[in-house]
Amino acid sequence: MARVLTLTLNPALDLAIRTGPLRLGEVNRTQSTRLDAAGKGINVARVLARLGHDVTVSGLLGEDNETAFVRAFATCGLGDAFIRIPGETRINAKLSEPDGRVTDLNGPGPRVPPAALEALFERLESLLPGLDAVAISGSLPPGVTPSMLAELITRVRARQVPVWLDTSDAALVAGIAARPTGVKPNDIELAEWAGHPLDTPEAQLRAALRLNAEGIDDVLLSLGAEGVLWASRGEALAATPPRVSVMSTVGAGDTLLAGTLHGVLSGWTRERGLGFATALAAESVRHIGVGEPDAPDFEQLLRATHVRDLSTDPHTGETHP
Ligand SMILES: Nc1ncnc2c1ncn2[C@@H]1O[C@H](COP(=O)(O)OP(=O)(O)OP(=O)(O)O)[C@@H](O)[C@H]1O
Ligand SMILES: O=P(O)(O)OC[C@@]1(O)O[C@H](CO)[C@@H](O)[C@@H]1O
Repeated sequence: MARVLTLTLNPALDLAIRTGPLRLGEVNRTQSTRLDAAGKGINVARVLARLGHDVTVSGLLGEDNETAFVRAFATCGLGDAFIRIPGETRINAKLSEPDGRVTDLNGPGPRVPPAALEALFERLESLLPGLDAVAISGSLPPGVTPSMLAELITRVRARQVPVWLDTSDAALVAGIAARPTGVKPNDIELAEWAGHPLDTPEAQLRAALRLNAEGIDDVLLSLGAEGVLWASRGEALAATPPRVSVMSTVGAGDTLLAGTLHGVLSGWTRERGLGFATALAAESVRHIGVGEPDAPDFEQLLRATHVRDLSTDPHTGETHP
């Protein structure tokens, strides 16, 4: 069991809505709705706790609607180190249609007062001793700049604690410049950093290896139903998930990151860890919420997940060390 801290600067109450095919501009009748305490780092924490790790969650939480979060932290056994800020945590709507299409409507989040950020930096310093890993996930709310995110990464690295980052846009660019241990972009997010589309496996591999060369040890590139590319210090693996029927992809990336971290923290080979994480992410898309390692058919999902080494795989058309 490892000690992990996840930081969610912009958590959310996820309103998951299942509908028939969406008719924009009309009245749509829903099949079900569900409201869950979420946000990327909290999702990562849920999975890691389920896998037996000692997990603390922190970040910035609106004090006016915290009840669902406090209850979820207690139910999942997560240590609550969130800094409270005035106002309400945002509500993000997630619309799932029968064909598996998911539409996310994500809010900006409440404005963060400077004093809350100072408190967060202080809280971080007190939490860092003894940690095995930190994951910083999600967007930045108003009042938190990309350079503040970079500073958080720098502080964690200064204590020799591995830090993984999953964010997008300017925050991803600034975060990468601060050299976290690992990053988990999807192909669109990595393309923004690269400055050009990454629409072939070769372009994706080149971009991931470039990040390795620039000092990011681990690049976990998620590619939706296509699977995952994991470039680690210049050596790349690719995983293909099993075919599953999709209900909601929300939280699949968080499940993938948590599963990968679980492998790293457990001292598994990278092949084993990536296979596990990919199978768990596939499990997650079959329902609303993060992946369930206790799913009765999880062994079958694992067996149907394929991991290959791209350094030796002739199909990539690449030769690299
Ligand atoms: N249809 C699918 N079938 C099987 N596995 C899937 C499917 N969609 C996603 N996955 C798995 O989940 C991982 C993460 O998905 P994706 O690339 O969509 O992440 P993301 O864009 O970070 O999503 P989010 O930010 O909503 O969590 C993929 O790399 C893949 O392993
Ligand atoms: O707006 P962000 O912070 O980029 O993403 C937030 C979010 O979409 O990410 C999670 C899924 O990964 C959801 O629980 C949450 O609503």
